[in-house]
Amino acid sequence: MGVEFVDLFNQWASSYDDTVSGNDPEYKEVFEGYEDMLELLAGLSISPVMEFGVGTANLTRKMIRQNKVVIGIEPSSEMRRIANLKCPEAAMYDGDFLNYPQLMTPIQSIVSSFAFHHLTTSEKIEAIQKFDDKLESEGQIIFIDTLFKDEAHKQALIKDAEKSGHLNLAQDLQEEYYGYLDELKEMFSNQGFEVSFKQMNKYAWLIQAKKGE
Ligand SMILES: C[S@@+](CC[C@H](N)C(=O)[O-])C[C@H]1O[C@@H](n2cnc3c(N)ncnc32)[C@H](O)[C@@H]1O
Repeated sequence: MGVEFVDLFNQWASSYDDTVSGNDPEYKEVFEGYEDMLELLAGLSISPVMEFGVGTANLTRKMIRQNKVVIGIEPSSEMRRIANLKCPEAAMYDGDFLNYPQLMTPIQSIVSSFAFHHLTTSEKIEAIQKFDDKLESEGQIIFIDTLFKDEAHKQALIKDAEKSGHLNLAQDLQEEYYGYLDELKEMFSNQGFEVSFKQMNKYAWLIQAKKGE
């Protein structure tokens, strides 16, 4: 469930860090300011943190350097292998947004970068319900991900990508489950979270959802 992209991530793992550092022209704008965005997210997180879709542990490492306890969840074995090499201090587990080991650690922050869009709408709703159960009172969900302001914005971004010859990106924007701002706002609000959004680059947004007392 929600892990249909894992084969792709196993293959992408060895060159993933090249892509996020801007070396892939198709995805340069998607990852524009990547390190700064992750640094901001890391700084907002409160320990102990649970991180989903850790990839090659770029965000994980930043939180560990801030002396935070991080429990990482990642479904791709190749991504996990690299993450363990780059960040042996974090506890990494096989799992995904919906299925993961139930640990006793009280979680203050649930974080994720560039991964929540792998879930369909109903899976996102289910994941948010589970996060609510998992988080301590006043805990926070803090995500960075591509999202669309609305349908017109989605179509404009797809057209833009096509015009630039970025056909893989255009296909991703069409086929992956990037959320719409209002839809995500409703999902978090319905679960009782106070949510805010901040645009970080042409594609990526910071999503902060705070649980009540
Ligand atoms: C674009 S990468 C982002 C990696 C890292 N968080 C970063 O910011 O560079 C997406 C990651 O999400 C993982 N992923 C895919 N489906 C997932 C799911 N259903 N639950 C959790 N993680 C998932 C992938 O294996 C991959 O490591």
